[in-house]
Amino acid sequence: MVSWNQRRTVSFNSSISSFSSSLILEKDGVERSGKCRIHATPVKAQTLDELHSLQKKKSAPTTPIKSPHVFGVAVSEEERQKQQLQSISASLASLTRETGPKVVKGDPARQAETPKVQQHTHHHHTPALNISDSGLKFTHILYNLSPAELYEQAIKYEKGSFITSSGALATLSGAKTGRSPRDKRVVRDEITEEDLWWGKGSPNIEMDEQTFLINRERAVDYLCSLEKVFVNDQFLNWDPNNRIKVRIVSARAYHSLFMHNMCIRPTTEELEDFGTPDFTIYNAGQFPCNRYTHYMTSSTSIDINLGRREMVILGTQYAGEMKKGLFGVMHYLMPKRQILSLHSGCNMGKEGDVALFFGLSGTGKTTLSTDHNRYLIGDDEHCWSNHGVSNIEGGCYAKCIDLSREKEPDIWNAIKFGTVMENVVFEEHTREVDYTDKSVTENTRAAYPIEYIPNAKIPCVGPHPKNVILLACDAFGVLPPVSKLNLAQTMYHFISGYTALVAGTEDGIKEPTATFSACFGAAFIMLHPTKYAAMLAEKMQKHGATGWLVNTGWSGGSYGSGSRIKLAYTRKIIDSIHSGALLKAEYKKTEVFGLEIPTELEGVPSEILDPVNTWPDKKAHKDTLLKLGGLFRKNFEVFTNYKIGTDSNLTEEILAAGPNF
Ligand SMILES: Nc1ncnc2c1ncn2[C@@H]1O[C@H](COP(=O)(O)OP(=O)(O)OP(=O)(O)O)[C@@H](O)[C@H]1O
Ligand SMILES: O=C([O-])CC(=O)C(=O)O
Ligand SMILES: [Ca+2]
Ligand SMILES: [Mn+2]
Repeated sequence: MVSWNQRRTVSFNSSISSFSSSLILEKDGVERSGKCRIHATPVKAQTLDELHSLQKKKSAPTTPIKSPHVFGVAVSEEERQKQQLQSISASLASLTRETGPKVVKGDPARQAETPKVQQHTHHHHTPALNISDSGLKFTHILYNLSPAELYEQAIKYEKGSFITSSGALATLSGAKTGRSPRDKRVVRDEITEEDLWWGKGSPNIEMDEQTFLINRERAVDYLCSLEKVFVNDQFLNWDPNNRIKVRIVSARAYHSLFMHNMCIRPTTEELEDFGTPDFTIYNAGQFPCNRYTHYMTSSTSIDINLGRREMVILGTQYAGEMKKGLFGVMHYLMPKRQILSLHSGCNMGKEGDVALFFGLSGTGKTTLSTDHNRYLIGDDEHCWSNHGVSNIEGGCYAKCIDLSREKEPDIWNAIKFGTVMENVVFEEHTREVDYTDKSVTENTRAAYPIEYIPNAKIPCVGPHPKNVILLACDAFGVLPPVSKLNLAQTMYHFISGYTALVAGTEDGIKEPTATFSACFGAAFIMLHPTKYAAMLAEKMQKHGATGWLVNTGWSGGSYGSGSRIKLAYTRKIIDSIHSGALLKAEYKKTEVFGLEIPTELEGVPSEILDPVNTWPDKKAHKDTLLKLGGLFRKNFEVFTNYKIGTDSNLTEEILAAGPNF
């Protein structure tokens, strides 16, 4: 008969059979290996508290800390910590009380009592008898926490946070599962009055400085009323000469981890020298704005003040607001330095050939720039300077509705520990994500650091682009799968910024609606679209880049009768653009849009290259084509009075590059 002890020995042994010498536990608790006898060393702790204190060791930086210098004088570590807290306190200062909160680093749950440290208050002047309860409390700062620490915070304190079977952190963004462009406000002052695009068609809905300060105070008071806030100090833009320091103050671990993934992560050394941020976000998203406040039309407000270099978020927890809010800021700051900011993906071939992928939400920037055969520079936001391209961000934000391992393996594999998953549905017990489930929203997302993509190009910079690919998801099904564009056509389609998705499938809406969004990102641009267009034209001309229009949408009919072009075909099309093969193809011109389309392309059935072939009903095709042409024409009317750059010939050519019928 096999005794209990023997049986246990057997199973224990087999589970570690890969070890060279197996350990055998015997009744006396002494471990005996095959070769020698080891007596178990008693644990170096007298109490359980002591034992737990052994578990964590103080983390050491990877390279020795240099002692920071202020005006040439070495600063002690203690002094540096103090300066950092002072800077954070200043960020969180109430502008009416003119003092910052008392801040202290660390998780309040781990501190037994209120610290007796000196006050890190930030004084503009000594307030006269300005005592308030908020002045008596400490706000704990969770500063640049690691993903592991943020997971713990999220799971412990934020309802709706779970670890999925692949190790990602599943979260809920609350009532808002997408951006709220109608609730965006931009402060209109003497400077922005002149510089920015205002009025009809502009995404910049004005607010005045005073109202901004009211919302700022509301956000700051909310944040300071909390026991703890998260502070991220990070960078934007991989171009070292044009790097921007950003600080994000938020109330949720979800927001902190999202920005940790999406912005560029500083090294320990870079963090020591961080100093004062160039731009600060106050994310008080759980707290609404006050609808009695001037300019407010809902309980959500996303306010940008370029003069103060601040952004306030009230009444939405959708994390994309932070990412795209900062993108707006870059759309202002970069063109001032003659650098073009782009809502595009970007990748590079083994030979150094760079491609840009423009397109509105859901057209394929992330999907197509994530290409196993090429280096990923970035999936969504870039700069094009005189030195080439650079990614603004440090992470990717992929749509994950209907994500499949087979079609998008690199994105699938990036969804692991550290990745934030928004609004996905998972199986209760196994925590297996069901990517097809739209119960919370269709806009399910994964945010992961760019290095989670195996062939990411770090640092995320590259030479001047060779190909500029404009993506449109045409649910009307009349745009060809690929067309070669001349410069004027490229500019025409860039300014138009067309896509047509099918909105609200549940509502039974079968008719696609055309969306035109200038520069493929009208929601984020700050200047008039023609300013960006002129810069793009100048750069494409100078560097000899070729423009392409790729329809990632419908074929064989509009939404309802046709179907979406197979991703495998789109990938073949993109491959032939990258390889240069498509440039050498034979072309013919289409009706109405006057697009040059190839007659043959390796790996793609020739008949689908001209949409008319795929439509069973030729009259329906013609009607739809004319309908879309009309929509393009109507949309472009507002641009006909503008000059693009200094070249008046180009302006004429662009106007003539639209549909002709
Ligand atoms: N032929 C196709 N080409 C590209 N994408 C396709 C195609 N067919 C289906 N898709 C799907 O369309 C979606 C494209 O979304 P993607 O995340 O690339 O959008 P995006 O342009 O990056 O938008 P955003 O700016 O909102 O992040 C993916 O879910 C992808 O699987
Ligand atoms: O910002 C977002 O929510 C997602 C995105 O990338 C876009 O819409 O362009
Ligand atoms: Ca994307
Ligand atoms: Mn985007």
